[in-house]
Amino acid sequence: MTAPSSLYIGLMSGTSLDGVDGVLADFADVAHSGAIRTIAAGFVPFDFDLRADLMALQCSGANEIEREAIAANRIAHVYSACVAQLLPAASGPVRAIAAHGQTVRHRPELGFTRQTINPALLAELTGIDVVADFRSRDVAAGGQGAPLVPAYHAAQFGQPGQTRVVVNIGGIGNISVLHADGRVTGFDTGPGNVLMDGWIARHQGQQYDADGAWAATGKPDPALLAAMLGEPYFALAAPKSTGRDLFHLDWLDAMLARCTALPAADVQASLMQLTAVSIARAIGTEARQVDAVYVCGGGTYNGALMRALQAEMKGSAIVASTATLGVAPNRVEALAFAWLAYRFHHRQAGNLPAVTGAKGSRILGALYPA
Ligand SMILES: Nc1ncnc2c1ncn2[C@@H]1O[C@H](COP(=O)(O)OP(=O)(O)OP(=O)(O)O)[C@@H](O)[C@H]1O
Ligand SMILES: CC(=O)N[C@H]1[C@@H]2OC[C@@H](O2)[C@@H](O)[C@@H]1O[C@H](C)C(=O)O
Repeated sequence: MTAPSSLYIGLMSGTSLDGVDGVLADFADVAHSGAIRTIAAGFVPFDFDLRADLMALQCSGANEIEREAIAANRIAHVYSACVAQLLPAASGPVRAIAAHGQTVRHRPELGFTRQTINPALLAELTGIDVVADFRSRDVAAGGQGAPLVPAYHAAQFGQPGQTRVVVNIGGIGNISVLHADGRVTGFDTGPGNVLMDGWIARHQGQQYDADGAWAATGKPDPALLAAMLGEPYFALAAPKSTGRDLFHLDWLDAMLARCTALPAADVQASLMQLTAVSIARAIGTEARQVDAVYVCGGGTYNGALMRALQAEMKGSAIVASTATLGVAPNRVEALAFAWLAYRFHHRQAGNLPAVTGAKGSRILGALYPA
């Protein structure tokens, strides 16, 4: 009998709602050396209509069940297009596709989190096993269901004797603190790019602030920054996770209403500062001494934000991208879900109870056979 394939595809569409990132990776050596070989990477953007429909599904509205089901089918088609980008690089059959889906609601306090996708349709379209719904089991065990990437960060980027922090700056920010003694802690820090994206879309019709160029023309406003940092989420003890459910433009508008009118560029600069300060403070609550901070996610490509974060770390730790450790910043999350699908097949736990607050370690995901 031939051994099962060690090739996995990981697909992740995050809170930025920009599209789906995909990787094809080989896990043949992971059990021996921990090494995961990335073979190919892809990206398929969401079209304007799908993005608008997904944005609308972030809050309650009429006929939600039908709208969500239709969006789930459309996402399966976008995911399938991303698989098609990756398959030409595969040397053999792919064992499984890890399909995260699109978070449209995250309410662990109510016992659910919803990642929209139709995994059955994706299995039908690709003829490949699909592993999906990675978060529900952790929530069922009393956890937040997020963040899940700290376990992967620890496996890939941990270095005994060093305290390393991995920061993902996507729509939402999250940290994984890989302590020198082997402990792993982590949580969502709050907004990453989501508010900056929303503000520039409103004022300049752009999807994001390339390199933070617009933010760099403004000045952070101390009163607005203080009002935003007063948001109770920032003071909550971990385990904690958040999303667009809390951090959206209505939240920002409520903060602005408490301040004197500001130039739009100063608001953008304040939002960038909020991301940098909230991440640096979060790191400070977890570790007194940090050797290095490695950043991944789209925020890594925002030079002004990276400089602001380095300044907030007060020079106590170098801030570099995960590319320094061999993984491109825009591939980390998709790889993490491919890794979770690998763990699913090997009946290994995917969550870290110390991070999510679950009652125990759990195997994450559900299988939709080809
Ligand atoms: N060149 C760039 N300059 C500034 N910002 C950028 C650049 N490239 C990407 N970004 C930011 O990164 C975001 C996308 O990041 P990413 O794909 O990591 O988010 P996500 O995976 O959707 O979110 P999450 O990790 O919260 O689920 C964009 O919306 C944008 O704000
Ligand atoms: C519910 C949900 O989709 N959460 C995402 C989101 O995007 C970033 C942050 O908030 C993180 O908690 C999580 O994603 C990553 C991949 C995680 O689970 O680790």
